Amino acid sequence: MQRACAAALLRKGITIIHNPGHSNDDQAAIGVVTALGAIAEKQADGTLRVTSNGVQPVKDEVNCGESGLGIRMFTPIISLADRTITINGTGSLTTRPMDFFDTVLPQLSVDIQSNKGRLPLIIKGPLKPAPITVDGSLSSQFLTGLLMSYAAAGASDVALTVTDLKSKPYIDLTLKVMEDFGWKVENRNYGSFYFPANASAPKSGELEYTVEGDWSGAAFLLVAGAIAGDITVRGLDVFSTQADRAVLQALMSSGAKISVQTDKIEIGPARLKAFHFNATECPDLFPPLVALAAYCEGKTVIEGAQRLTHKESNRALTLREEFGKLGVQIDLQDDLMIIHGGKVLNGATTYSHHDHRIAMACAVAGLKASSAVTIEAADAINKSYPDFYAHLQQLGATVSLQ
Ligand SMILES: O=C(O)C1=C[C@@H](OP(=O)(O)O)[C@@H](O)[C@H](O)C1
Ligand SMILES: C=C(OP(=O)(O)O)C(=O)O
Repeated sequence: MQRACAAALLRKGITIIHNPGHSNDDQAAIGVVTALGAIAEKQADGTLRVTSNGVQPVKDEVNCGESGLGIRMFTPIISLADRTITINGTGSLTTRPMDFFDTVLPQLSVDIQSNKGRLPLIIKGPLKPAPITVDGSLSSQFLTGLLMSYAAAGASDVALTVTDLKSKPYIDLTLKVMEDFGWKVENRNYGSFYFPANASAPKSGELEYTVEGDWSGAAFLLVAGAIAGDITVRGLDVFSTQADRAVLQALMSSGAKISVQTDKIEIGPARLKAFHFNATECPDLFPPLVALAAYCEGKTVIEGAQRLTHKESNRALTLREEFGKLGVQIDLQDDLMIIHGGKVLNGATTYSHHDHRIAMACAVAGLKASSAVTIEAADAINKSYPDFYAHLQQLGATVSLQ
């Protein structure tokens, strides 16, 4: 949804976005494109109609809410404008690292002033695409922004080189959205991205785009099904490029009873056993998979724990702390997270640390705990999945919101 908003801003014309999200991150993206000159109107049929003539800011300050993707994708896009703009955010975003931009944007003719690598950022473009090398090891989100801004700036016969890229499927998703909107970029084995000479700009006029169902949110429902099902989840594209589709592999390795069809996934409990999974490329799966592993007999090992340090919370530590309250031992050894599963979970009062995925993981873990699980700062879910508790209730869970 956030990528679709950015692409609809960059493309000149009208874009009708079907199945638009309404989470806080989605609303922040709509706010950003509006500040950058697009008109975004919710239609009676539920679609979002975006009318844009490219990046033409109508404000001097843009707020990305709490979205890491939002700020890292939109900063290079905002840099396309020939105007000084302050970029800000809220909550955990104010402490997440943005120093990538301090080193990269000046190489693209953009002036930047940051608060020692944190927000706010004050930038002045216009960005000029150049054949530079960037570090992809902290986050793929910066590259998503550069790819979109290079394309919109008409990059021609230029390669953007990336070292040690992580979260690669998120770049596949970016390239897929760009292709759907009419921009061509050649992915050279995730080491460089080539913008061909004389590539045609996207066609103007009206374009219809449908936002896929979100595998990252759905992963919690699927795990809920494996722990306490049987349930059916619809609305997911089983051929999606989304990183978190990989939750299916982990569920299968755990022995969950699962049937994957093109229009629905049916999932229910079975004897769950510990599994091994590498989440380096899909770090958002850690929280739901920890909830799953808590119910799996034996020691589950998940690789990629170091990817979690700079998320909405330091997620390896927050998972260990909050699942500890439920009686689940988690060990952290370098890049490995080891979850000792299979014992009955006890009820307890947990704390989301204002991290949406920690709140959802605790809620799912509570489904078969010996007594109620309370989640403090439970409204964190609004960042990505405001209907999450309603969906759990719809599936039969008792959820009371205070
Ligand atoms: O591009 C995206 O939409 C995202 C990329 C991932 O971040 P990193 O690339 O920082 O791992 C993911 O964890 C984040 O929730 C969303
Ligand atoms: C949506 C998420 O993150 P970000 O703020 O990095 O976009 C997430 O980590 O689940």
